[in-house]
Amino acid sequence: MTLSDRSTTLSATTTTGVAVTARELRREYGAGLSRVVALDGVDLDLAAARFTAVMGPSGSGKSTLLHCLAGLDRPSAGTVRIGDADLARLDDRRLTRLRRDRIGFVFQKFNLLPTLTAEENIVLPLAIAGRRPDPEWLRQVVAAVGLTDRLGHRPAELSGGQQQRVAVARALVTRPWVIFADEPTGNLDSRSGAEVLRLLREAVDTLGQTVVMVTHDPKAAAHADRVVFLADGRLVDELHAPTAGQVLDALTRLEAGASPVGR
Ligand SMILES: Nc1ncnc2c1ncn2[C@@H]1O[C@H](COP(=O)(O)OP(=O)(O)OP(=O)(O)O)[C@@H](O)[C@H]1O
Repeated sequence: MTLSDRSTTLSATTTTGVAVTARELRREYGAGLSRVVALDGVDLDLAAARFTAVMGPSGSGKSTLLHCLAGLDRPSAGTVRIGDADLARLDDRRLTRLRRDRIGFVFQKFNLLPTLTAEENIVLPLAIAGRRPDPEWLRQVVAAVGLTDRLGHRPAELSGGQQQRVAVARALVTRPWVIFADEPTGNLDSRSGAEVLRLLREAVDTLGQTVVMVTHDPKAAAHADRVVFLADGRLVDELHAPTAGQVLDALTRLEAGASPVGR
């Protein structure tokens, strides 16, 4: 069972084909001597219905970028647009509603509620929004992530890979404009990780889902259509449809402090 029999295409406003836009994005933490510039003027357009990976050395600003793009953190300066929403113009209540209704999240640590069953976790975003699940869509999502016979289990009764598949189903169930994934395979063995990446890839290919993923793993990034590289809070390189080897080469150059060459 796949998601491919679903004809609806998901995305933010796509007349431009762009789902998320960042302009002159800055995020500073602290002040004075302890000031850290985590993002130092990032301009980025993320295409709708594409899978984008964000990579870079430790501390380069990947998580900060993801959090600012997803409305989990407010930038110090600059703008983020998701579809036709300018996040800076939304007060906290509207921003919370946009995150709840329009954005799906997958985190490294799964972030499932331990007292709820797999099914209750999957439909939680809808329940919070006071929306009823579309039974047919729910059935397809659950089947696609391979959890049909695990719906009554609580997270502690599921493997890490199964828990992350619950989290992917929870992200898909609202048909969000964008799914943001922060190290979604970071806590998984390679087989479970590959399964989660396959699911995200399938959501992009068959639903037109937009996915943005932070990862340290070149093999994970090679599932993406585009990989953007950060160093010291700036975008410094990118690859399209890369192999894991090309991603590793680019990352190695960055970690060695070299500028990109050869493409
Ligand atoms: N809440 C915070 N307060 C102060 N500094 C912060 C805070 N969050 C992040 N930073 C700093 O901002 C910079 C970017 O951090 P960020 O977590 O975005 O990097 P990253 O590329 O995701 O790192 P990693 O790969 O190690 O997870 C780092 O120097 C970090 O120490």
